Amino acid sequence: MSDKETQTMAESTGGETEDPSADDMLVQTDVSESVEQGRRPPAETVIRAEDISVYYNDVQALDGISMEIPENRVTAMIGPSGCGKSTFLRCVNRMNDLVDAARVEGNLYLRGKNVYDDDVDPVALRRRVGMVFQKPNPFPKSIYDNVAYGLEIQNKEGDYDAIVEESLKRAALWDEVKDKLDESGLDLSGGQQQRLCIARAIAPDPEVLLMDEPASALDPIATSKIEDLIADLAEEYTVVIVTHNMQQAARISDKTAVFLTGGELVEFDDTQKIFENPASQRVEDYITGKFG
Ligand SMILES: Nc1ncnc2c1ncn2[C@@H]1O[C@H](COP(=O)(O)OP(=O)(O)OP(=O)(O)O)[C@@H](O)[C@H]1O
Repeated sequence: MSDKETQTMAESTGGETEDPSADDMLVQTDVSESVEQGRRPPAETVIRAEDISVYYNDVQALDGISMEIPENRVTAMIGPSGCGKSTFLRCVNRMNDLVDAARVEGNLYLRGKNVYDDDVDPVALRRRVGMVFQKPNPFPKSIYDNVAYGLEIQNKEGDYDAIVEESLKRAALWDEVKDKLDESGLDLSGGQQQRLCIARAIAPDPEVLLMDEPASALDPIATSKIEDLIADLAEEYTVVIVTHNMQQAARISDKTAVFLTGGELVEFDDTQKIFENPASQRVEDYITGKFG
């Protein structure tokens, strides 16, 4: 995908805010459903952020973020509106390069290679780091072409029919669309469109999947399908998800990063630990709804 198209997709994300307090009351009850925490052996680090700061002109959005994101796990980024969650996500695939006002300091390693090194091609990087946005944004093309698109522009070789089928299966959409692959992706429901966008993102077989509030525009049933899907996707990919919804973070993530105002990463730990026994009083206050 060209930078311009990537930017257009980025711009379609909108800026919805939600009342986090509504989620807070249920966080404590839902954390017990969290996925397999602590039961699997430690995972390799895929992404390592080292003292990442981001400024938009003179305004600092992230303040010295360091963290290690494990392979084949779901890592959630939570925190109040404007604390820099999306900005961090956009550091991983250098989408902030597309924002004139943005300046990134620090290092961010993908499998040991600093993605901000001069010899890294951001377009090639984005092949390895797929992204799904808040608002489903299928192209005005057929279902098949939406999924095949990422392969075509990357000149990927292979059996497109098989890759499209496999991607739609992995995105849990195949059964619903297999008989209408030539119909427009825009005619699908919102939840189906988002799964189509997930299929499109995974078709080129990225290593990392970034998801910026992928379910916030969807109804509860569609949201639940996406949540189930995210857990499955983590078997193949390293998933990093921004969410306003603390229950969702508690349900689907292995690791949680809590950002607070000023672009500070206050705590990063196993999700269960964050929700049941956070080390920081500020994190406890946030997740119990004392502020947000
Ligand atoms: N393109 C931009 N130009 C200028 N400032 C920006 C830009 N994008 C984000 N910011 C600012 O950077 C800060 C962090 O924004 P960011 O979108 O990363 O936060 P967030 O935690 O993801 O917020 P939300 O939960 O509301 O999506 C905010 O103060 C925001 O206004």
